[in-house]
Amino acid sequence: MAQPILGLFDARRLTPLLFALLAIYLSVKLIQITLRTITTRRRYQEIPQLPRHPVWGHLINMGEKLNPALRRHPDYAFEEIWESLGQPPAFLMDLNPVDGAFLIVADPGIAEQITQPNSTFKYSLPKSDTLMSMYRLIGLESLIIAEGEEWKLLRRRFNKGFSPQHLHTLDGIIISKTREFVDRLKRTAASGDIFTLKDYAQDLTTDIITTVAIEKDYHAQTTPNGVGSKGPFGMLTASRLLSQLVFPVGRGFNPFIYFDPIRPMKSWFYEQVFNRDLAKVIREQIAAEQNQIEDSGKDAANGSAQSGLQRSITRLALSGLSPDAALIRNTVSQIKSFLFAGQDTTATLIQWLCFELSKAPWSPSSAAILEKLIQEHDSVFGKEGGPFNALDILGRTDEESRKETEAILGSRLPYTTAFIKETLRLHPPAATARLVPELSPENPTPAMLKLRTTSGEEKDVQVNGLRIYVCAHLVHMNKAVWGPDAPVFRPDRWVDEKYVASLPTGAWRPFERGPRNCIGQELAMVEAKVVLCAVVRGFQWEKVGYSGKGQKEDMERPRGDGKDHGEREVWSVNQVTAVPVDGMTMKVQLRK
Ligand code: HEM
Repeated sequence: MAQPILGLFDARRLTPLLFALLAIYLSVKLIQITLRTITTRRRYQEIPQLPRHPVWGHLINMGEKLNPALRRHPDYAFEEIWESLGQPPAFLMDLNPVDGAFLIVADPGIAEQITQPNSTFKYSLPKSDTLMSMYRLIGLESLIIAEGEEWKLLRRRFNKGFSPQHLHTLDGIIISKTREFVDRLKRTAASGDIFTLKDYAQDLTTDIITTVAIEKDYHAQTTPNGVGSKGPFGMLTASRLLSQLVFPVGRGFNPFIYFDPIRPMKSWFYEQVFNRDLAKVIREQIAAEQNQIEDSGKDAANGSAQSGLQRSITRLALSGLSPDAALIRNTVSQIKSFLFAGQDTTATLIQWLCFELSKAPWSPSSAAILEKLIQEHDSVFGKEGGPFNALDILGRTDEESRKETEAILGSRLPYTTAFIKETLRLHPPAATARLVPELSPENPTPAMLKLRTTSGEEKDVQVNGLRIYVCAHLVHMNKAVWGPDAPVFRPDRWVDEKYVASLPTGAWRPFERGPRNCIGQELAMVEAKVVLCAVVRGFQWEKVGYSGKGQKEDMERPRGDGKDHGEREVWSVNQVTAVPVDGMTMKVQLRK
């Protein structure tokens, strides 16, 4: 009899106790949120902004424009608001009480104040706390979110692997992986099938980044979905699903997304798969590096040459360090970060490059651009060997040819480089978000930014407590920076030296600038150049749906609610980075 009575007694006492604790927790939270909201409503009054609702701030404006039914990136909502405010250099979005206040930046001068070091922030303003939503994807010790001296140490460790000199030793890998990409496109051209370019581009960038970063070839381009590394518990499946499971910032307030209990469990599971596989690979890399050092020691003793070529970025970074559990855990974070940061962004760039090529058959200006690209490739690679000869020439392995490849990819493709830069200007896949710390004993100096205020005056405004989003999309579309043709795709602007010299510092920032700029930008640019050299003369692209044919300059932003006409230009949605909404559905043919 004693047991049930005890159980009843416990349950009777425990339930009210739990309710009381929950009530206290919720009350404290509510008070915190209310105080934060009231404080924010009093601050930042001078910063240009839409009228604020006394309770909901700018949430209602954002809610209208970011309605989850409208599948589009928050940048489009910011653009509409920026235009309605008369295109100020920066403006405020107060998303309290649900979220904090954000300064949205559309001007390169302000962007530079944020991303360059200053007397208070040695390595520029700290990254935003919103990045923590990705911690399972990139690891808690990731270079992307690390701060201060810890970040500096990591960055120094990996910089050598991403330097142009070292990357050129890996050109051969990029070229051979691009050959597989071209072969896949040739097969698709022969079949006449409609395909999703995102899948092909992602498989290519996955193969490149895993091979150059960890010397591990997952053969993403030749492995069918559902098999091996792409199987239900495979490493590539885990990496891609983790990316999809990141909390979707900027899709409006949807309680089913906020309070979804399954998402954290799934993320945890795939994180375990990902971490376990990578830890094994990193141990192998450390062993390979130690063997190579020992072998080269013997070679040196024998007087023979050392073979330092084609060492992965990780091996180079770990060389000489003692392989303890902490180093392996930390390196897992970095490799996860490179796989995430290097895969989707570069795959998105490749999709937009091909999209811009697809406009040539119906747009005279795009046809002229294509003609210039073809001329450049003909003059660098010649016509002998046919339209796909570039990879044969770039892929030659004797010493002299390798130097030639380095020179071609380094400086002998100015128009191709212009085409890539213009693509990144109009379709930047990523941007930076920072957080200005509140004033505190550790942060006693007020953080000031020179801003244009509501009265039109330029002055120093205190911005402690603000999150700052340097919106590359707005900076790159800003007519005050680029001229009246800012929204037009015009690679020729990049070969006009006078025009380029007239641009303000930091106008072009797809890889961000300052100490926290993209470590992989050289790699991304080389990948893009090799892909363009491989496809421009050989293939003709046709965008299926959202082709851009019916695009007018004064057209409204995409609605994404199923009412957009198939002939308007494809737009981006937010999947951690900005990715084309339809995965870039295409048809491809061999060019006649
Ligand atoms: C077109 C391709 C790419 C674009 C547009 C791009 C863009 C960016 C941007 C905007 C940032 C700043 C992010 C922030 O402040 O939070 C960044 C940082 C970073 N990117 Fe990239 N990226 C590209 C390719 C790559 C590649 C290929 C890799 C490496 C494998 C890479 C690795 C990183 C890392 C590790 C950081 C953090 C650097 C730090 O904070 O020190 N990215 N990238």
